[in-house]
Amino acid sequence: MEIGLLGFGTVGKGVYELLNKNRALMSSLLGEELKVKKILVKDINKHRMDEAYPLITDDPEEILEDGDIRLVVEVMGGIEPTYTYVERAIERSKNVVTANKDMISVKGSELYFKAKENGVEIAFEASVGGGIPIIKPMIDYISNDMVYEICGILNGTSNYIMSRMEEGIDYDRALAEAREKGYAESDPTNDVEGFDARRKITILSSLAYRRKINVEDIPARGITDIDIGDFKLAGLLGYSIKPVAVSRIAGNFIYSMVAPMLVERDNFLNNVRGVINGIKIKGDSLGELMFTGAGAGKFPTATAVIGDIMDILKGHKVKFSRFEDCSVRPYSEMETRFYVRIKAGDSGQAMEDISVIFDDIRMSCLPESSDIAFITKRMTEEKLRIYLNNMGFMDSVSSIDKYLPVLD
Ligand SMILES: NC(=O)C1=CN([C@@H]2O[C@H](COP(=O)(O)OP(=O)(O)OC[C@H]3O[C@@H](n4cnc5c(N)ncnc54)[C@H](OP(=O)(O)O)[C@@H]3O)[C@@H](O)[C@H]2O)C=CC1
Ligand SMILES: N[C@@H](CC=O)C(=O)O
Ligand code: NA
Repeated sequence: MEIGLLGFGTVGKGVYELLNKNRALMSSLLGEELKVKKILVKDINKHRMDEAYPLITDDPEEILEDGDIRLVVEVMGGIEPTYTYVERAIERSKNVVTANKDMISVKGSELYFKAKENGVEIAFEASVGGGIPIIKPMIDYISNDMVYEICGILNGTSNYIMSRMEEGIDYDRALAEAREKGYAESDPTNDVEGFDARRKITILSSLAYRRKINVEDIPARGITDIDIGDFKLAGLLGYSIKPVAVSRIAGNFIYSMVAPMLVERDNFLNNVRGVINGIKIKGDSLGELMFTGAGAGKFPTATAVIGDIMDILKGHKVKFSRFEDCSVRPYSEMETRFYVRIKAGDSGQAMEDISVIFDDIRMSCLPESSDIAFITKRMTEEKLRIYLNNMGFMDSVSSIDKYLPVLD
């Protein structure tokens, strides 16, 4: 089987190297050899591995118009020109395997039906959770249950950065490390602002609830305003802070959000550190299912891509009906507890005043600083804002710095 590779960056190289390394194993499992015939890149002049060099092209037609290439692996990223290339590959009856959540979260359904019309498959296991098998279980096994909640850490870069910050490393250094290790997107804004996790929770939620979800309806908050002080304050209260994506279905509403959230020490996500992703799925009949593993990185992601290739070659077919419309609401419209961080003019007085407004709260403060944090009781974000507005009138409070949801 001859394969065309669109993209030869972190994941593309991983796929190429693993296909070579495990050639004999794959041939024995599939009964045929997998061979990369051509590789599309953007910059033909970039230095490449010698062995792959003769396969490199910057002309997509060399792959899209090659009748011998029956499977295209798309690991370029972005929506255009990628979508056009993938659409053309499908129209030429080529199967497609992609790691591209940007494209799948917006165009996944269109591409799926186009693939069906043309008698081919499109598979996208690597688009969520990197190397964790989550898409296939969701489609093949979990979909027979009424899944009502999905919650997890879906971005390796932001989890890596936050884990390093919890160890005392500053944000810029942690981001540089994540880029160096190949975890971050070409524009890491997508990782640190929560956009990447928003695409992934959109894909998982669409599959689980069988609903059409507009990715931009899900509120996304990034990790860029979290500092080492937050980890210390949250730690004193018995929590860590994690980049969480969550969605829950209730009737025809989907409540969803991506945000840094406080997570209790005994929550399964507390031990999900570094580039590892963790996903918890709750279903009516199955109860709770947990998945963990490398959410990004060259070889874990390449493994998911190659898993899809093998699945297609073994004749596995995916079947969906059209998804229903739904309405997406911010998750914070449901009641939750919040972490609130303030700066006090007079710490002792501020703590006293705050406990009058919010009864039944736990507080922490950083030694020799005016930073105070506390966890509220359960309320909606709208209600919290009213409380915070009242706090703004207190002489003992200099500023309200931030609030974050607590994951229950
Ligand atoms: N990195 C990871 O851990 C993971 C990545 N993904 C997804 O996998 C995909 C690839 O990611 P990654 O390998 O990290 O990305 P990279 O930025 O490392 O590589 C992208 C590759 O695509 C090529 N490319 C980009 N645009 C074009 C274009 N317009 N025409 C031709 N070639 C192009 C680049 O060419 P050139 O080499 O010339 O620059 C490069 O070879 C993305 O969708 C990403 O979201 C999914 C899971 C994990
Ligand atoms: N940039 C992404 C890569 C995998 O999807 C991440 O950090 O999770
Ligand atoms: Na995956």
